[in-house]
Amino acid sequence: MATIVFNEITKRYAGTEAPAVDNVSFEVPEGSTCMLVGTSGSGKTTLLRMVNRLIEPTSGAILLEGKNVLDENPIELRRRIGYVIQQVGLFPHMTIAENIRITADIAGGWDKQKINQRIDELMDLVGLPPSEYRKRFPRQLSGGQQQRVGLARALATDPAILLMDEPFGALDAITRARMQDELLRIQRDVHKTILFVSHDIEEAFKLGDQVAVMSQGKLIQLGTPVELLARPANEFVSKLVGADNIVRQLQYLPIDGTLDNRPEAVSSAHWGDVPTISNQATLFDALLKLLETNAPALAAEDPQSQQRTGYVTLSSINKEISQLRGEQSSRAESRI
Ligand SMILES: Nc1ncnc2c1ncn2[C@@H]1O[C@H](COP(=O)(O)OP(=O)(O)OP(=O)(O)O)[C@@H](O)[C@H]1O
Repeated sequence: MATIVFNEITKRYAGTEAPAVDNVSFEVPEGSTCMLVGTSGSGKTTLLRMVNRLIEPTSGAILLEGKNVLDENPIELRRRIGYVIQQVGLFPHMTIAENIRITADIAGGWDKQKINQRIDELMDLVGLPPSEYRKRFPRQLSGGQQQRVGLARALATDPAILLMDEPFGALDAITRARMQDELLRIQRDVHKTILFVSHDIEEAFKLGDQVAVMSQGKLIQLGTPVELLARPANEFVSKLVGADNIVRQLQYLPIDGTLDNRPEAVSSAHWGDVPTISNQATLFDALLKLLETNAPALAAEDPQSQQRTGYVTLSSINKEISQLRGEQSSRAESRI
């Protein structure tokens, strides 16, 4: 059970008044990705680094597999937890294979043949074919490729938990998107429990099963991207996640809230003819398909059973967005 449990965790640095992390409690379920977002200095890195004991908490507990990390040997603990940061820190005089091997060697318990096989597997996994890249040196790789080696190295001992602190922050937008896709693909295969600090809300929404929003050391809201967009806890979260950004709402909100059973746009004679769309699609997918097909409505279908669950039309999408905006502005008014 590689669940990470934060239990009333607080960190006060010596000589500072306000705590860097202030009584934070939440869980990252096994095999899921939790993104930590928030303004600069809100305590994200401090929280992350308390998991592998690079920083010690002032009070509270962090439990892994039900055990308090403070009861474990920090070196052993770090061998079981992958850690990826922005500054990859590869050894310049070692080849890529040797750079990956060194982590596996440190962790111990692997024979030579197994380690060699593992290096090849990892290089394939992060999209660096071993035949081409095994013998190269870090200076012969691009920044994005070095970042991939950093990820391969963190995965070398097959840790159940990965801590990632802005690992793609220094990459250009295209390489960053590629690395994010790579991580999603890897995660579909290997199901690590991932805690990931990001400054990029698009990245947080793309990668996160859950997003934890922090401000001034406190956990302000924890939720799925859809929950944060549809029901931000306060103005700060709303601004941070861009809850009033219509494009983002369309991109992330699922169509299941908009379904109409008998849209006027479809005459009863044409019920069977309208194009179909998965009922797990987003409003944006539906909008595109409505525009592309020029159809008055789309029939939403369960992809497994192929049963129709309702219809989406331009007016049902509009109604959903207007309703959300109405809810958000009345929430904002009630706070004034
Ligand atoms: N070693 C330290 N000693 C004293 N204060 C520290 C130390 N490290 C961090 N802090 C303070 O703790 C607070 C939280 O810092 P932290 O690095 O965890 O925030 P963050 O959310 O990761 O920030 P950023 O997004 O800018 O990286 C900040 O106010 C910071 O100045």
